[in-house]
Amino acid sequence: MQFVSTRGRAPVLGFSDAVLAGLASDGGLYVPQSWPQIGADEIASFAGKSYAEVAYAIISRFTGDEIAPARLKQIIDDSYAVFRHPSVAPLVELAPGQFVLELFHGPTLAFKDVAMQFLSRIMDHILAERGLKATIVGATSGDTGSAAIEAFRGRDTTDIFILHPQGRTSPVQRLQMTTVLDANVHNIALEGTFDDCQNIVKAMFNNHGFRNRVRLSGVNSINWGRIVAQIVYYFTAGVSLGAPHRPVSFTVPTGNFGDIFAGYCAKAMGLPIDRLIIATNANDILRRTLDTGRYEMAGVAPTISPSMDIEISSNFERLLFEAAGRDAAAVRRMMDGLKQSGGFAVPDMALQAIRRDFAAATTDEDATRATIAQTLKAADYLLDPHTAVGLNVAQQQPHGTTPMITLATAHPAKFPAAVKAASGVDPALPSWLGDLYEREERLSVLANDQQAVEDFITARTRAA
Ligand SMILES: Cc1ncc(COP(=O)(O)O)c(C=O)c1O
Ligand SMILES: N[C@@H](CCOP(=O)(O)O)C(=O)O
Repeated sequence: MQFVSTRGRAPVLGFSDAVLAGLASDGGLYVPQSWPQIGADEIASFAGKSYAEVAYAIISRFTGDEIAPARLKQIIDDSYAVFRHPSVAPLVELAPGQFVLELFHGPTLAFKDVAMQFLSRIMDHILAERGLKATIVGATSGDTGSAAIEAFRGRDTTDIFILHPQGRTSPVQRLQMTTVLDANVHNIALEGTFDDCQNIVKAMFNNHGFRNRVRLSGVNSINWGRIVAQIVYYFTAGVSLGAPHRPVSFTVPTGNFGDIFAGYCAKAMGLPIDRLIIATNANDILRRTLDTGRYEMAGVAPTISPSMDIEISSNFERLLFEAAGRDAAAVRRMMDGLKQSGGFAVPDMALQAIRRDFAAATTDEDATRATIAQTLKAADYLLDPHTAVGLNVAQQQPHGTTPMITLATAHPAKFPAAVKAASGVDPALPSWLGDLYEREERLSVLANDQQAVEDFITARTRAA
């Protein structure tokens, strides 16, 4: 399996090199050259298989012969052994035809663990085989960072530098990152927004001298190694509800578009998905784009679902590439427009293709709080604010004939203040995080300045 850049000017790479590259050298994102197909019989055969077995069936389609089957199986088994639910990603029915897919049973209580546990092990394997060390960077609005730090802590092959927007994560999210004191972990609180963090990460990838000197790699969903692992739970959830014989629909709380793009990939590979619904909070650039055909930045507002406070939705570029018929020149034009004027028009043909596969809707702060309160009352189920955005949007949809699955992307205990204000319930952290507030913190505050971040990394990485 080979991977091509959405901007068409970077080398075509195999799986291992695409994972180590993170972002393509032309600034684009890697996507598979073609979509591997999983036939109806094979999808049906997933019923009754463990999560790790299904993960192997899907991920091995992308690794080809680059990773020996026994080694890949071991990496996948180890990745999902750390989850605290035997199904890894269980489905819960809240009302007839309305389900949530719980993706928060990993070590840091958010869906990011599902991919990050795999990514850290596969990267470690590739680097160790090549006798290399790498510098890992990531931008986070709270969840990617904690999952990445937990997954990469203590590894000899990597130093990890995570940029979070100072003061814009929940306290639990911050502490999950800053109380990890392993020598290879470095937390940067940036004076800016998540988009500023992500811009600096991308700019460091585009600074080829720096990139090569520190052997830069990334853990955001711009890295194909993240998306590939997120495709798996669409299949396991779909099969639990009758796929391939019955189509299913998904509503996905969306920010950087990685999670819902994994659903698009599952569909392209053969999973019968009826509707894919983008759920946004007040930062609704994606909903506006689907409505108007213009991607137009308007400024980020802080919300009670902070992990979705994002305006530069990186993986939307992967969708634009697909929807524009894999026309890399068209993608370059759109991305140039975004960089130069903060917006671009989606060409008509691409917009129509996007609207065929996706719908989008927004939930405001009051409706998010009301959804938390009502779901507790009606179903005795406590939602986190991100999942509440998703569920509210799912409930806004016309009643279809297919089951609707909302992705439950985080545990409510990550956002105790917002959950308590909405429901009166103070969600308890699990036992392994019980003393989180007492742990020692380590972080460095840096200005929103690429050079300052590069200097910080250069002084600390072991990969240079
Ligand atoms: C809890 C939670 N929900 C939803 C999202 C949005 O997911 P994505 O960025 O893949 O669209 C995030 C952040 O990515 C998150 O942390
Ligand atoms: N919400 C994310 C933002 C980064 O998303 P990613 O999936 O591209 O890593 C976070 O919690 O950090």
